[in-house]
Amino acid sequence: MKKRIIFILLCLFIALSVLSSFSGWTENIANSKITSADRLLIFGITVFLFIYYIKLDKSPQYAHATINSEKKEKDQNGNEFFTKPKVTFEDVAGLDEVKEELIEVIDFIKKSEKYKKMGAKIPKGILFYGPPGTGKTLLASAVAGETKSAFFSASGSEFVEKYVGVGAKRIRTLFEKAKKEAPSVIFIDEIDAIGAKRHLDSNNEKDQTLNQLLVELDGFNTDQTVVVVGATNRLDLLDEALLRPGRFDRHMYIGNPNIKAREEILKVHTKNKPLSPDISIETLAKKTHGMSGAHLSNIANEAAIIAVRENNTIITHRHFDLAIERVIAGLQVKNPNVLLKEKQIVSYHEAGHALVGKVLNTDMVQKVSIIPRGQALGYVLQMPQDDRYIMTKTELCHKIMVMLGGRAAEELIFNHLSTGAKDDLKKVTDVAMQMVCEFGMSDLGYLCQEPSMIRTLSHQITKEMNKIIDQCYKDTSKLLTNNKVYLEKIATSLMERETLNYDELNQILGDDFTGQIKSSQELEAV
Ligand SMILES: Nc1ncnc2c1ncn2[C@@H]1O[C@H](COP(=O)(O)OP(=O)(O)OP(=O)(O)O)[C@@H](O)[C@H]1O
Ligand SMILES: [Zn+2]
Repeated sequence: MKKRIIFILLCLFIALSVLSSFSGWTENIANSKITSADRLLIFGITVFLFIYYIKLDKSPQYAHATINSEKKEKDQNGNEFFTKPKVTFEDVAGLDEVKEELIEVIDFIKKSEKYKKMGAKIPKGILFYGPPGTGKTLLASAVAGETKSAFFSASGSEFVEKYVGVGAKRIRTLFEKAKKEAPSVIFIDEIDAIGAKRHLDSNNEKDQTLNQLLVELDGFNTDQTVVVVGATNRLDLLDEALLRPGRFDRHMYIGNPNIKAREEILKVHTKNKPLSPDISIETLAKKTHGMSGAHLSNIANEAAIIAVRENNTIITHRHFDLAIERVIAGLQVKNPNVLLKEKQIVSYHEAGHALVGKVLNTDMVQKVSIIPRGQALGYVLQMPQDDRYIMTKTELCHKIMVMLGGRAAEELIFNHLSTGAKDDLKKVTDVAMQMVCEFGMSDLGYLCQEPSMIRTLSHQITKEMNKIIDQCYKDTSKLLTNNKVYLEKIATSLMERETLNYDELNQILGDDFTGQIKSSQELEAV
């Protein structure tokens, strides 16, 4: 665009220069006198425009890519490419076993001479794998922080390029810089973006990038103290070549924190926050089962924001409860436009989930609400009281029944099926699929079905999954029919109050609640 404007101006001034040199013509056309100073000015501007245009033409990308080229220049010449993190292991809560393993690597970086003398090679490739938000990036930067090394952080997707060779060149540059700044730690997040199994996704550019990474990993000599840390959520996707000894050969699983680790993470993230004295971090850790470190840091931050919004100077338990709800269920929709009829359906749907949860006593029902949050029109907050690592078939069936409670309640009361159970059904399908394909809990036997086998066995698998879900649905409907009076009570209260907490729910159900309903064992016997 800029180039075109300059070109038009240039043409105009060339024309003016030509015309002005024939002063007789211009005087006739413009009816004005042109002095030699004017002529000089026009000529000067023309020359300027000409030079400017030539310069523009020599760098055709420049006008479009100023921001990019500036950034790249900084990357190549300046020190923007790496940081010297101040994070240490003290900032990483929990993950004790992983930290213990990393201490050896840290020692190697700090006292590399000692190891070199013994002819020991630096453990160069470490692979962190596990669910998102569990502290993989944090750990890698803590390794750099502990050893005062330069920290080069990149994401695998940054190396995925359309043009063959570009990704490979970036890898080369990254390693060159890291070697120059040694001791250094290179962290490549989402390494599966470049390191995926080659036969899965054959792409010339990706293959070249991965090959370059392999070359770089093999190319270190013992003099260079460079540690490469890769992170992925999907270890199973990575190419074998990447995992071979001498490359990423140390695999460390970074999972979601258990109750003790959650407590420690919450302590780290509330360290500098004014907490009300009645806050029990232990209780908060109990309430946040299944959450990652990123969730917990988010909750601590949300609680502080809510407290500020309410003009409080300290953060209370209530603020944390609101923050947990927000992180779990999404943003509360203000003044939702829900029709009365829909409100009724949602009330019975949520009451169905809550009641089945209460009867089967799966996890503690902490709250049930019909206030829309995010995409959901209502929700039930259920929290396990302890960390669970093993579940029985009966417990999994109960979990499915709680998820089917909403749909079954709707059918029981309104005798119709609605779209409101979409997410529930998806979750139910996932659990049933795991029961059949991974846990050997169906008539298909104990064989663990690989994804490739699922295609050939899909008919039988679907049949077994249906058998499980149908039986659970029948049990759920029976349970709700037997306890319809309680279902009505909860739904009516929800219509009035919109949200019921643990105590309110117990109050509505009354003391005779456990006496009148059929227990899970009785149900199984039916
Ligand atoms: N163990 C932990 N101790 C303290 N804070 C943590 C911990 N785990 C996660 N966090 C918090 O969560 C944030 C996100 O963690 P991080 O980016 O390291 O996760 P990640 O595993 O790399 O995630 P992803 O796989 O999505 O890249 C951190 O900045 C930190 O605030
Ligand atoms: Zn539901």
